[in-house]
Parts: sequence; C-alpha cells; structure tokens
Amino acid sequence: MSQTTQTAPVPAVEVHQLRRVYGGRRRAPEVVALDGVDLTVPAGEVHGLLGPNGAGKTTLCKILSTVLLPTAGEAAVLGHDVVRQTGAVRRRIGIVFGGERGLYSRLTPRQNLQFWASLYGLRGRELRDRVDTLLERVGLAERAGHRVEGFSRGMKQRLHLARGLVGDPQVVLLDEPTTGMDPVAAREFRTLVDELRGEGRTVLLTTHDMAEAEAVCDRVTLIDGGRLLATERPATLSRWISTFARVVAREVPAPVAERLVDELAQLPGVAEVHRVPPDGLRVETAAEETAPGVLRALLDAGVTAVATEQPSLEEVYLRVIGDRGMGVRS
Ligand SMILES: Nc1ncnc2c1ncn2[C@@H]1O[C@H](COP(=O)(O)OP(=O)(O)OP(=O)(O)O)[C@@H](O)[C@H]1O
Repeated sequence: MSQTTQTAPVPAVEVHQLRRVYGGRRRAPEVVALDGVDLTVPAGEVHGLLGPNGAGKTTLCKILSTVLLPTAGEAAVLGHDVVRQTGAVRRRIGIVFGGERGLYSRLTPRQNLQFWASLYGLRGRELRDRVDTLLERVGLAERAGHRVEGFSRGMKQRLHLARGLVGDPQVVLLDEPTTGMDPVAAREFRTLVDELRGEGRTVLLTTHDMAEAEAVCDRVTLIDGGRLLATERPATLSRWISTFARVVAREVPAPVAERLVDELAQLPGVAEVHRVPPDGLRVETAAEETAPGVLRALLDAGVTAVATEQPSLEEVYLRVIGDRGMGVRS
C-alpha cells in the first residue's frame, strides 16, 4: 500500500511575535510600533492590513521587505527569514510604497522601468517586453514618452505599481497604493489586484480605507496601536459600512431642527443625533440600512442639504471592537 505524506504549503507571509520599537536612545521617547504581532497569509491570498494612521502597517511592510530590522520576533516570506535570508526574500517580493519618492522625475516612465528592469537582470527583448507590458497594464502606455515630473500624483502612483511588478514577484506588498488616485484610477487598481490574484500571486495591501479593503481583499486583518485586533472577511466590513453611517444635514431652520432631533432619535437603528452649529444636524446610525430612513425623514421635513459619510476607522473600531473588549486606542 502506498503512503502519501502531505506537507503543509509554505505560507506567503508568516510572522511570529514580531516587535519593533523606535527611538529610546538619546532621550528620544520609545515608540512601540509593533507589539507582538502574529500573522499568516497563505500563498495566493489578497490580504488587507486595515488600520488608522500610526497603526504599524508601514513598519510591518518594511520589515517584510527587509529594509527594517525587527526588535524581536520572526518574519518569513515564502519560508525565507527576512533577517537571515534577505537575498531570497528580495528576489520574491515587489514593494509599492505610497508617496513621491523613488521615481526619477526627469526620466520618462519607460526609462524609469527600463532602469529598474535592468537592476533585475533583464536585458534586450525580455526587458523591452516586460516594460511594455507593465506600461500597458497600469495605463501609462500613452504617456510612456513624457517626463514623470509633469505627472499627477495618481499617475506617479501607477508608475510605482509598475515598478513593484517589474521583478515578476510572487508576493506583492502594497502600502497605501491608491493614495492620490482619483476614483477611476482606484477602480482600475482594483482590477489590477484581481489580475494579480488570478496569476496566483500573493498580495499584502495596507490601507485605512474600509471600502477599499472590502472591495479587493479575500481577508482583512485589523491593526491598531501595533497590535492585530482581528481577521475578518470582506462581508463583515461591508456589514460595518452599512451599519455605521453618518448622515449630515445643513441649512436646517432652528424650529425644524428642534423637532427633528426627537423624531430622528426615535427611528430604529439611530444611535445618536446632534445639532451642529450654526444650522446643522449629525445623525449616527448603528444598525444595517438605517441611513436611507434617516435621509427620507430629513427630505420629508424639507431639508435638502444632506449627505452620508463613513465614520473614521477609529470610530468604527471603537464601536465594534471596543465592544468585544479588545484594546483599541481612544
Ligand atoms: N522612524 C521612526 N521613528 C520613530 N517613530 C516612528 C518611525 N516610523 C514610524 N514611527 C512610529 O511608529 C508608529 C507606527 O508607524 P507606521 O508608519 O508603521 O504606521 P502606519 O499604520 O503605516 O501609519 P500611516 O498610515 O500613517 O503610514 C507610529 O506611532 C509612528 O509615529
């Protein structure tokens, strides 16, 4: 009888008790950016790291991309340790950090990509083909001959994306990749992430945008204050998005506002109603699909300057995760 031994597939990212402390020397105060993080991302997954500013997302990406050493703990990419096997890790990852740095603004996108492709050892036909494919893929083919210095932030961000893919990486780390992109470019970006998933690549994407995480990720890990709070499915995020909405109204005459404060507070699913000087109202909802009813009530009362907003991630965290008794900064 033949026996088959099954070995567990190597995760794309595996992090164990990872800790990173900044400062602490020459009287600089210590900042604990990562405080004992455990994370496993299976190969082929699009995994979101969702957290507010200062949560520790960039620090984790930097450690995984071997440009920052951890203070303690371990991290591996496709089984290769990020401290002891930096070469092996670097050959397998592509990194896209947000911001303006790292592009040669006097060169064209094609020249930028040719340069980076040559650093990956590509030459001749292979190099030209890779660069052309990437320019097409990120929607910069038509601007391939223009200098980068005249580009919008969104276009520069797309070039960053192309740069991250130039080495044909198995694991792609995207740190706030849609910062500066307009909504159309952000939608195209989502298609690009789907393509990367279709090619079997693993994507670790950091964001503070719940809707973005919900739209592109297979699973999402919530991080705050250097700690991982929970890993959720996108369906959970979409429930939060429809549960925690904020409706704001302006130009509400005082007598109408007075009446509406009581009326709206009675609606099922409304958590709070506040008057906002000089003539505004703010309504916080805490149940699914409450916002449409609030909007209807406002319009019925003759209030037309209304809008819905998504509360900040910190606020959503405080409501849902705070309730579960997990540590969240207030
Ligand atoms: N070089 C540094 N020196 C000192 N403190 C730092 C340094 N880099 C980051 N920090 C601090 O570490 C914490 C985590 O920062 P990090 O940039 O990893 O968070 P983030 O989630 O990526 O936030 P953002 O979305 O603002 O980029 C923050 O309190 C930040 O101020």
